[in-house]
Amino acid sequence: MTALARAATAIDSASIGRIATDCLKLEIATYPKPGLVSPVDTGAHDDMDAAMMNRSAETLEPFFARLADAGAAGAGMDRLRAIGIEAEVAMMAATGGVNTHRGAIFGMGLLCAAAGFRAAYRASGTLGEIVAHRWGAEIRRGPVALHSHGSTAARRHAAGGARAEAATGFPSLYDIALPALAEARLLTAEEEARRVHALIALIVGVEDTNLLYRGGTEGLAFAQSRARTFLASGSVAIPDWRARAVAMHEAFTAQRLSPGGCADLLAMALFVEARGA
Ligand SMILES: CC(C)(COP(=O)(O)OP(=O)(O)OC[C@H]1O[C@@H](n2cnc3c(N)ncnc32)[C@H](O)[C@@H]1O)[C@@H](O)C(=O)NCCC(=O)NCCS
Ligand SMILES: Nc1ncnc2c1ncn2[C@@H]1O[C@H](COP(=O)(O)OP(=O)(O)OP(=O)(O)O)[C@@H](O)[C@H]1O
Repeated sequence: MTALARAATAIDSASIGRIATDCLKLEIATYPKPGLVSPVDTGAHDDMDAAMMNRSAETLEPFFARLADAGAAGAGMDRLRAIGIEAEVAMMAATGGVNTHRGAIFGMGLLCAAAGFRAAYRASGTLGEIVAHRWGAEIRRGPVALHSHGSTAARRHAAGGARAEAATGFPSLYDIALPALAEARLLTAEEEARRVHALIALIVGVEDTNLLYRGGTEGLAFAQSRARTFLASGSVAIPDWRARAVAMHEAFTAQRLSPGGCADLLAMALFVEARGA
């Protein structure tokens, strides 16, 4: 690529890393979120809480900055993967072995790399398009963990999971989350309510392998149907929306259902909003 032959413009990778971590923390701070960890409770999880997740998010900041630098240096997927794996090791060390952010490292990490690439080469296209064009084929071909919860669910239910989402340029971000964040401005003036609306829209439309792993196709269908009903009956525009969202959170928690992939995508949508699509 001729653009890559030219010297790249210096980029503010530290700021990209900071925004990525801030967006993970905003997702954690949001309540109510069906089955997910927040400062109020730990939802369907018994091995992690908000303090651990915030620690994990802070640990990841320098890795997100390194991924932005790598993107700016024209790195291929092998290099990004190596940094991503280092970030997973640091996350595990910070949490005593709990998977707080594996999906987020992967998706947010690729967006940081794309943000670095776009800034350095003044490339056109959305961050999602850059991920798909530059790294999509290698993401598809790349090594698949034989025994991860996600890969087990993906095999069992023929779902694409985080890898397919990234390889196709994050359609759930551009077709679901960002339009929902924009539409929510017409429904509410509250920023937290806007995030809840976008998360629930994601649950309706995403095949989340966390839901599939924990609840099978029935769990996924239950989650999507509750989320659809919430949106259809006024979402965050009606006065008792919080009570209704808490009831949904309790129903997911009772069934041990947690849409962790949708939570990751919410944080990523906030990042894309902050950096420009
Ligand atoms: C691809 C990864 C996520 C493999 O994990 P796994 O096999 O469990 O995949 P799976 O797609 O099912 O889910 C992993 C996580 O992604 C999130 N997720 C689940 N479903 C979805 C979905 N539909 N869309 C987006 N994210 C999702 C959840 O948080 C989930 O826990 C990743 O761990 C990996 O390969 N890491 C290596 C490092 C790397 O390549 N990094 C890239 C640069 S940062
Ligand atoms: N607020 C949140 N609460 C819970 N999970 C979240 C949250 N935000 C993001 N996630 C995502 O959910 C995933 C964690 O889900 P989970 O704990 O179900 O994974 P697991 O370790 O595969 O399964 P299990 O806990 O059943 O052993 C992480 O990869 C993370 O990226």
